[in-house]
Amino acid sequence: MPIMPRNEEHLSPTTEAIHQLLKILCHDFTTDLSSSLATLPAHSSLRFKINAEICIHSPDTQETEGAHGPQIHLGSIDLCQSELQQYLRDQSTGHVSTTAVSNCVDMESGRTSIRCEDTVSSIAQNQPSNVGTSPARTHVSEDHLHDSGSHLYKRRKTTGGLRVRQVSTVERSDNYVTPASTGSSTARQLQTKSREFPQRKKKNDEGVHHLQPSSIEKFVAGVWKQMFSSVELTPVSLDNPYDATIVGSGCNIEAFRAINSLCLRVTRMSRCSRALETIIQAHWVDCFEARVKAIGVEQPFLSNTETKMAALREACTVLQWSEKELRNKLSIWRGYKEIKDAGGWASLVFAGSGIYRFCKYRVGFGENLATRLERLQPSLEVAADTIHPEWRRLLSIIGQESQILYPGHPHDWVVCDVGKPIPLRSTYTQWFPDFQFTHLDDSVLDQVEWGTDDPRCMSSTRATLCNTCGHFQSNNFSCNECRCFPELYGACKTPIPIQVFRTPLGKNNGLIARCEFPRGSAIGEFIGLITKGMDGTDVMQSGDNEKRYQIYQGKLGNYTRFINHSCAPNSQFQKFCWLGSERIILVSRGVEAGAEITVDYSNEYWEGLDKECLCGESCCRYLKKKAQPTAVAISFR
Ligand SMILES: C[S@@+](CC[C@H](N)C(=O)[O-])C[C@H]1O[C@@H](n2cnc3c(N)ncnc32)[C@H](O)[C@@H]1O
Repeated sequence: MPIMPRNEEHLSPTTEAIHQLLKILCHDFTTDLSSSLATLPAHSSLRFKINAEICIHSPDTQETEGAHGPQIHLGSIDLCQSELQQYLRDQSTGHVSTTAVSNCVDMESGRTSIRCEDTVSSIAQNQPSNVGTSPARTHVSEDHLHDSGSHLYKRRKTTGGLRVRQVSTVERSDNYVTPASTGSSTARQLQTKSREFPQRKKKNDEGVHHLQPSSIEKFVAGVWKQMFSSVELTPVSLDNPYDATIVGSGCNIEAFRAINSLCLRVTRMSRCSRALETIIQAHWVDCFEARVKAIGVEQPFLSNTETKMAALREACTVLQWSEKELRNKLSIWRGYKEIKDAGGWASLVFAGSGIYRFCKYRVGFGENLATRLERLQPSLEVAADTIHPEWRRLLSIIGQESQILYPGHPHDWVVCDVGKPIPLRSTYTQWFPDFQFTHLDDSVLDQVEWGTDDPRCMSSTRATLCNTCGHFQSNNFSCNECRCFPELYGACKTPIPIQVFRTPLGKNNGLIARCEFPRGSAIGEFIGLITKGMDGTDVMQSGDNEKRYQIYQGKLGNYTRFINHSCAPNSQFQKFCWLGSERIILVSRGVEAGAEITVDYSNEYWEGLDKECLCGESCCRYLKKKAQPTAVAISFR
């Protein structure tokens, strides 16, 4: 919103102060910038940061001096384009290149712009910056900087935690790290895009008809969702009852915390009871059918219907329901049993609350459901055993407790479309007989190469303002205001819904999405050994000209190690800064549940690989290479 008052004569003191502040911000500092830049050598990653500082004003002088207060980061401009740098240098020497001007104006959506983060607009509106909302940025375009009388502040529309920039091919090639620029020619290097986040899809649904997921899809999605949630299946008691007296007249923070923790306990309790209820009811159907058979043997003169009615009557005397009521319930409980028979107990334990409606209306029930669940059963058990090892204990209530089949880490098992899951290590022993993979939650520093100097640290201080949204970052999620990638940083974490799977096309293992990853959401951080100087092996190359580093994942890291290439990928690697440390994030471009997650490894990677691409896309760029007997040639140190 424009906030420069037009009529300067009737300004309130507050508005006048704001007006002064804006005038300072409108100052044309291109001359200062140009001459400063002229003293520096050309560099591919220069950035002009605009900070403001609150100083303690001495009453004796007009100038500020003495103690310095906190700094506010107002924004920054990328000077990484060589044309822009040249243009500014030319300015300081009085030489103006018209091509450079047009280039630099064209670079970002038609304009090169300076970002003034929320801080500015918040000060201007005399209100605190948005906490907990999506970041909004005010952009001041370069041509407006030369025109201090114009309305300067245009708020860009934001669609979520991330804002995508249109990046020109010139900028993109600067951000890409090529083997030549790193001095290494043989390492096969994965690439990141440094600031080009995939934009969340705009919703424009008017008049558009979408196919809705079928009830089977919804049911299966609900099971996976619960599986990868923080659901607790050990019965919770309410020993520590809620102290209603602390609420007082209003809901202060303590009272609010108390009701939140009560709510959490009750929700956990009810989820656990819901799981128990469905498994007991499915088991009841098994027992009922066995009882019908037994009555048939005891009283062979009864018809089938009569034996069933006899068993129902026996049940009703204990349950204290009418026969009609029990028959109605029985039809739903039969649904639970069918799901259990096809998908195993895990599919029932982790079914969401939608299971009741699904079994009541039975839309999509039948062979399709049974085939689908039978194929999913082993994958569901891998997730249940590794993420919720306590789940099988629930079955002891109905005498069905069993041993954990898939112990260990969720990614120690490779799930298959047909057949049982196989141990991860066995999928590599043909190349590496003693293969072991160490699962890491955080990258580890190769101290032989780096000592204690983590090359990912972008400054000596742990910067706490997000480079992307400008909001405050903290590992303590009650203080964190940065809403970029909450799946990974500064929020409650739940397991990421992916599994390592056996690819059908000969690429060995790959990553399968168990739930949808909307465009722009994080799938994971690229975790591994932070090292340097590795050759002839797969590494992620990162850092800048001053500090190049590699992330090696061959035998240690996380699931991003298993992501395959596609010439039409559904995700990409992206740089992001968390608490002053550079991270590489796998960001979704829109991944559907059940799809293989893929990235584009880049030309640089494929140049170092004597192999044919098996992505199977019609636009495949690496098909013509010499085919190998097997697609897997992963080399490790
Ligand atoms: C980082 S690993 C990915 C996981 C790998 N599939 C595995 O089972 O360990 C990279 C290797 O996977 C294989 N790969 C990945 N994408 C491929 C593709 N589109 N076509 C053929 N092989 C591929 C290649 O052998 C490549 O060197």
